[in-house]
Amino acid sequence: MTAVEIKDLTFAYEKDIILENINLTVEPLDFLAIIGPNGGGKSTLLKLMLGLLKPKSGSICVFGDAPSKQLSRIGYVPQNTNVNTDFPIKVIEVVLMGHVGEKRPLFGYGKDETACAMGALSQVGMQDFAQSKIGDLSGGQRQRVMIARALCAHPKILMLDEPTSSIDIKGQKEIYELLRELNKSITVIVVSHDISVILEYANKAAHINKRLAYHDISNKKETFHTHGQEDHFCEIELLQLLGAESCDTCGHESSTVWREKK
Ligand SMILES: Nc1ncnc2c1ncn2[C@@H]1O[C@H](COP(=O)(O)OP(=O)(O)OP(=O)(O)O)[C@@H](O)[C@H]1O
Repeated sequence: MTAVEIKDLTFAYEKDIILENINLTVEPLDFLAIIGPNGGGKSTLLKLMLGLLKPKSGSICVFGDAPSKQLSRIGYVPQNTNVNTDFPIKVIEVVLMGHVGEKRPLFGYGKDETACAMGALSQVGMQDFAQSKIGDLSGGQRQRVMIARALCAHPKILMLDEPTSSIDIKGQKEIYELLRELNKSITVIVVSHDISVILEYANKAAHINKRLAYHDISNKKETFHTHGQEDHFCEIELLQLLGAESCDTCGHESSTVWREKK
């Protein structure tokens, strides 16, 4: 069964059409990158997949059902997760919040939930920080904790909105390596501005700017290449697909070296 199936979807907040005639299929264990310009509708599409917004027309199914009926199978890491870093809350407590609707925090969490939260922290390599204050962590570590929180409910799909914004380059790579690892058992959908990084990890890319241009990029050797010694990533094929003539940043002065598929 397909993980996400979107057919002829159109969406408007008020009168302005934000997404038009979107068709998209996400198979289990795909790693889909949703890219595109500011205001193009990326976050809106994610919210539609989460059932937080309803299409104006067309349909959207998650594992063959309405998104709102499949929430337990979706892990969501929102954009700029708003954790008050001054608030003295521990990492384990943040992760436990991922047990939505299972037990009211007022009555505390049971052993099972705590064990599950610790398991999720191990999955993201943060088990040693369980008792640390969330405010004492780096941006990258904090994002790992947010991913652990989303993993608490054992989702089949993990959706992340700009997971590496405001994280340094090393931290960004670590997050994507983590997502690559998680992708062995979970479908991953990531909204990102960072084309060059995300395309290294994704097997599908959807470029959203009101309309959707979809690309299967699973064969990276044939899809993307680098130039010269500096391993500069060239997005020329993507630019061509989107209607641009050439890659401004690299020109064609240096020899082309195909990037091996990882
Ligand atoms: N709640 C809302 N009410 C009305 N308009 C909205 C609302 N949320 C977003 N929009 C508008 O919808 C359009 C798409 O926004 P969206 O956040 O989906 O884009 P995006 O591609 O995720 O942008 P960014 O990369 O800047 O996060 C924008 O023009 C935005 O102003």
